[in-house]
Amino acid sequence: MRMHAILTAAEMRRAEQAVIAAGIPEYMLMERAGAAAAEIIWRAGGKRDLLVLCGPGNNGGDGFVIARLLRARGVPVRVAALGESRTDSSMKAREAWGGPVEAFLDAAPATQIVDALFGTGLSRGLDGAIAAKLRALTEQASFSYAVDLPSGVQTDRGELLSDVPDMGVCIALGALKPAHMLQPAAGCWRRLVCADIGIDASGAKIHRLAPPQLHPPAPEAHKYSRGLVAVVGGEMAGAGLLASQAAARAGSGMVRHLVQGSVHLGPGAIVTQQADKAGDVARSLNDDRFRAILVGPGLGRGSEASDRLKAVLAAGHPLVLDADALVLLGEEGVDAIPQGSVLTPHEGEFVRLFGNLPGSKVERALEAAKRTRATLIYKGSDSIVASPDGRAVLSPPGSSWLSTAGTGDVLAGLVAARLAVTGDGFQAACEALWLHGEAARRAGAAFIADDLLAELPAAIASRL
Ligand SMILES: NC(=O)C1=CN([C@@H]2O[C@H](COP(=O)(O)OP(=O)(O)OC[C@H]3O[C@@H](n4cnc5c(N)ncnc54)[C@H](O)[C@@H]3O)[C@@H](O)[C@H]2O)[C@@H](O)CC1
Ligand SMILES: [K+]
Repeated sequence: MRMHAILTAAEMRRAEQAVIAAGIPEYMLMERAGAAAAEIIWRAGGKRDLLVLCGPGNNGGDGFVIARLLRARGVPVRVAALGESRTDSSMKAREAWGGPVEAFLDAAPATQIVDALFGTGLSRGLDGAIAAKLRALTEQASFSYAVDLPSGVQTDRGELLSDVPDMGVCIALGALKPAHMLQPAAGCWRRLVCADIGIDASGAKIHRLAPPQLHPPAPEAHKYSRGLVAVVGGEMAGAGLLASQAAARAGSGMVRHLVQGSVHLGPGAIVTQQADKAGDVARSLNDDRFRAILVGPGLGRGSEASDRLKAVLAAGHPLVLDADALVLLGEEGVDAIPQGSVLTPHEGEFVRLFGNLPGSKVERALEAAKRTRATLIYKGSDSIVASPDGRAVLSPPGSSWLSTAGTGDVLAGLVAARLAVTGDGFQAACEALWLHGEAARRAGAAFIADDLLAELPAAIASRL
């Protein structure tokens, strides 16, 4: 499966410059972009009447190319512009269109609308009257398309700098940009398409989460060779049990669930072991067959929990740190986190651990990974996997039904299992995040966290 590269606005400009330096004029790139977008619009909307809204820069230039090419296919096309075209290529594209250009604020509605006002060059929000007119025209249209990005979306951070209407299709040009994955921007369209225009994005450090290639156990595999996982629970056994079951179903050979107090019965496949005191935890973990230890779900936040966590940190095994473990580490300080761990904070836990870091969510995730020398899954509706070596993977918006208790425990269990199988924190985090999203997609609507467990075998089977 092809990994989709994600380029920031500056990286996109550099990639464009490299193509130009290799002898392809900028205007040819604009023609390619316009042709790719026109094809997508043609397939979706056919000969329905179309209004193209063009801004002053190269995004507007793309719009003029789209208008010209669809007119040539017999589509009734009108163009409305925000004043003059201000770049060489967009002036050329406007000249090639050669047809009438209406004033943007006076434009009448159409069945199809193309937003080619601003793309990666957006530097501030749209003026109020312009944003209001764009919303009105979009809402009156049956088909709407954003060229590269909806106007008003900040390319690198995914913020909305002004009001952005819901678009039908967003046509990313050349490569995806962070805003195509980050919220709230990524919630501004129903469908995202990336048009290839011959930009070389092979050096990209950021990619879109791709379906993983998984493997069945080797013929000679046994439960220990497949990876022994421990889930160190605490006060609330349910969370640890969810995580244990996810770990057991996601490829590890065996899961031991260390519980506090009376032994909580779960599926027979999970080995539940009573470990009341930190010393019991330390003794249980003194086994070099462990390939991954998960601590956090249901751990608790009191002094006993803190002692249990310390026993886990001292055990020297690869760690997945989640939930209460992250809260406790927020008090201890991130220096206590062993290098090479995988951390799975949501927004609140992230801020407790790292404070209010500057920059986009991607930059914050990468900075946190660098500081801790750990892999991070910075969770949310736009989850990010960040590696200390600077790689990041961005997940497209998943099922909003995941916003229910226990789904984080399932994810943490998945990470532990994949860490035990692969021995690679970054790969484990990516595989787990994909499996989690896929299980949710298969579970449909109104599921509870336990339902995700039943979907895991099919999710895994689909990637073997
Ligand atoms: N980078 C590439 O490889 C390619 C880029 N292309 C297009 O070029 C776009 C980028 O073009 P530009 O850099 O010219 O930028 P835009 O066309 O996005 O914006 C043009 C200019 O508008 C002004 N502006 C920004 N925000 C404004 C606001 N809120 N109100 C009023 N004026 C504002 C700025 O001076 C900005 O430079 C891309 O999004 C894409 O559509 C394509 O033509 C082909 C290849
Ligand atoms: K646009």
